[in-house]
Amino acid sequence: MSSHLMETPLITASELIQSSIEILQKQGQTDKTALDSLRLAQKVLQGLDPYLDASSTEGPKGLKALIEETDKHDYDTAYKNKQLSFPVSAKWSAGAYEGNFIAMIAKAIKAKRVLEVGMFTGTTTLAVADVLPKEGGKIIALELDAYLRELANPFFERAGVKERVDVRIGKAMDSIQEMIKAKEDPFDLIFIDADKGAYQQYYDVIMDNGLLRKGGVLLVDNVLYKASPFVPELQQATPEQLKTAIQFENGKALAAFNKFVRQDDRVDVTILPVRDGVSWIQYKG
Ligand SMILES: C[S@@+](CC[C@H](N)C(=O)[O-])C[C@H]1O[C@@H](n2cnc3c(N)ncnc32)[C@H](O)[C@@H]1O
Repeated sequence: MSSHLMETPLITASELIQSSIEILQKQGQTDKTALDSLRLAQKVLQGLDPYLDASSTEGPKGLKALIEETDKHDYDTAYKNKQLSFPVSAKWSAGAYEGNFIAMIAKAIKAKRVLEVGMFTGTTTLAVADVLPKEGGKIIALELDAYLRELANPFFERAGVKERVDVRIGKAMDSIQEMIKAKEDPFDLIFIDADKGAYQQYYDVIMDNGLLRKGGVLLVDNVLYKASPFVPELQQATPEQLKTAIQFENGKALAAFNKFVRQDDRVDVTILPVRDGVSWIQYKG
């Protein structure tokens, strides 16, 4: 997905600056130096992600077509027909930049077994599957709605990765419990990117049941949720200040989650300011 669709701390800051420019202009303020500085600051904030996209690997064969479909797909009709559980937005996709970033980590740690919690249209799934070994490589992707698996499957097939992708439909927590019951092998890499309010539960069930192998990597998306975990005042922002509504419950849950992981002796953690924030959590040992 193209970066203009993303919602990130940078976009939050950019919207606040835009709002200031509009207020100053309405008041007839004409201080060119001040307005030019604000516009430059906005260019910095808006320009970074497109620059990162343009300067980074495009990804495997077939990813572009899936991203184009993700961007233009008619999710509203599927939601009206009850094929989707939520009103879905193309913004949910991690896009090429982040998908490739995760795939490069999978490749660097020579991951064979990968778990993705929350697949959406499968752009990250496809990018990761592409770098997994042909012998024994597997990404298990958990997703609520079968509709999304049907959307993604032809693209997995065309990209030549279908045999390395196993999409399991239903509540992610139920699928995880089934894996534990079936004593499935632990994962080398896990990417959590589903319902933000349940991150702590996913983390606990993964870490307490040996789903991540020792030395394995857990990546968690949206840990800087539009800046709300570290700028609680955003809860009070008006629609004029911020065009994008921030679900503050998610911000609070992620602030608590980040704090918890930081003090968990079982892991090392670094939060990377990639898009909406990605935690790189490494299981010690
Ligand atoms: C942000 S999107 C995932 C994006 C995807 N990982 C990517 O890299 O493009 C979150 C997905 O999680 C799914 N989801 C939300 N709650 C879920 C749950 N309880 N169980 C399984 N999937 C869930 C949603 O349907 C949605 O497709």
